Amino acid sequence: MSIEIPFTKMHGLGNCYIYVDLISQSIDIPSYSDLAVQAADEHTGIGSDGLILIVPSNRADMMMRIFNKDGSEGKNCGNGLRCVAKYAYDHGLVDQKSFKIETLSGIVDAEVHLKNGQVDLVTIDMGKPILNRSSIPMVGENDEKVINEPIIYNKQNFDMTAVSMGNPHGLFFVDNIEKAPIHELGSFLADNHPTFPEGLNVGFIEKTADNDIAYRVWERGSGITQACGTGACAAVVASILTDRLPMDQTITVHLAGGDLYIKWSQDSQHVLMTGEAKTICKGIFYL
Ligand SMILES: N[C@H](CCC[C@H](N)C(=O)O)C(=O)O
Repeated sequence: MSIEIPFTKMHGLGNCYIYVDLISQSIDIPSYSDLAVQAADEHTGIGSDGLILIVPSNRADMMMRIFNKDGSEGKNCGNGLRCVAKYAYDHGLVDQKSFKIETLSGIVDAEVHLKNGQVDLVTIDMGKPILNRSSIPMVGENDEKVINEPIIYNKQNFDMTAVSMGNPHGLFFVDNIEKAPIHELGSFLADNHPTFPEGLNVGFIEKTADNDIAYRVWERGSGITQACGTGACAAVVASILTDRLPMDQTITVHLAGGDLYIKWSQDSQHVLMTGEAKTICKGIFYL
């Protein structure tokens, strides 16, 4: 007997997930990881970059749990947080435009911005980036920041800067984003490299103007996606750490699926991310 699972498919700049609301409904799902793999399959499932569950929290208005396409559980998801915020407002899970969402890496502040009464853009305060090596986590001697550290691939050195937004990101600066070695370095580093015990989201950055960067990503557990919200935040932090961008300025991050607006605040040290969140469709998934 199959289990009927009502879902909403949403995306943030093309980074799409299957959202299951476990606040408004109670469903006995044997394995969230297995559901993520089955639902994400574009041939035998719905097709997505993974699964996001909206579950009760006793520390915030709700909790977001995110599972990648391979069933691994992520600790944060920027595009997912914006979509959870839109879903929560649209479905009356909250009665304010500002509220709190718990993730496995902490609690964030969310604010939805309305246009003609509908959620248009969403701002998430992503908190402080985590920069010391052991907290990325990344294997190595010192527990300092990881800035322009050479990664050897195919006998070549690639300088990497590491930033955690609650999930691990390795960032590489390139002169031409369209020629970035995404497949080579992404598949080499993302899911089972000994230097990164929890895997790595692998991002590439090209500075395109004073307060603009282009960013592409190979995500841990999902491969190349159209956008990565935590990755875009990490890309702005890495660009500031390497003196390519200024703090306290709103940076436009051009991703394959569209633009995010991100600022790393000097005073609070928090990273603020603003961008779209869209509903694609609703349905019933038969597990
Ligand atoms: N693959 C990521 C989770 C999804 C992050 C990304 N989709 C975002 O919008 O931040 C990880 O395992 O850390």
